[in-house]
Amino acid sequence: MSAIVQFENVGLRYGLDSETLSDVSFSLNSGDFYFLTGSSGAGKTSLLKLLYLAQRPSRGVIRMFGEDVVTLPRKRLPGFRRRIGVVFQDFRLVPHLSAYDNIALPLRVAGMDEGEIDAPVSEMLNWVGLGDRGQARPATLSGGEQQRVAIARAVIGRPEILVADEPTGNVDADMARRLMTLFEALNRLGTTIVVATHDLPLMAQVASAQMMRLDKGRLADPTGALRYPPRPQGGA
Ligand SMILES: Nc1ncnc2c1ncn2[C@@H]1O[C@H](COP(=O)(O)OP(=O)(O)OP(=O)(O)O)[C@@H](O)[C@H]1O
Repeated sequence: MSAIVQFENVGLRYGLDSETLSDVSFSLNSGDFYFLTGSSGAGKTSLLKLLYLAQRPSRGVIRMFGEDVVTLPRKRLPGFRRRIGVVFQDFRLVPHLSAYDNIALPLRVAGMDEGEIDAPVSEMLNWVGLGDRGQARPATLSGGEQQRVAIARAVIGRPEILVADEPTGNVDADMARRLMTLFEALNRLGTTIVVATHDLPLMAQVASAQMMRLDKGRLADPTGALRYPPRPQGGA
């Protein structure tokens, strides 16, 4: 197993505030499935932003795909971001595009032939239960429907890493289970997945998943012990 993501003593500070994330160290192997938990304000969204390269840390080292992404030249960021699928907490669908065209976006950006786009997009629309809403604009969809479009868009290109922030917060329990089945299928194809959620029954559904917990910006395991890989000087 090779590490696809490595965080070493990462800290994040917004402005002059105290650190939102402190001494965060972990690595993700290719094909890992992690749930990220922690109380409101613990720093989950902030950690995910580092993972999908929307934010640079204030200190520490982050390596992704074998490269240091903290010092990566700006012009190389889009290439890295294309390898990461993101389900944003607030969906961020393109308002003037239909559900169909939002989902097709990553395939078009990747340069897929138009003739090859329809089958996977239609299949994905059906999977998320929106087979008859493909031409609807986001503003005419319910919150749960928008969330399903956002998930479909994030997974359709089979990203190497999928980062999802409360991806089932707006759907009912049956749909949440169905969406997790979709994530598990993607994970079996090799995608590394990190899902931030408060939903314990959802976590219990994915037998292969592991858990990371943030407590006031520090990573802890479910028993409360700090969950660091061994530090270079050994120690505990
Ligand atoms: N852009 C920002 N500027 C300043 N402070 C921020 C910013 N984003 C987040 N914070 C602060 O960082 C802390 C952690 O926020 P974050 O959204 O990462 O937590 P969270 O665990 O995802 O919370 P929730 O479960 O409520 O979504 C909060 O105190 C928040 O106010």
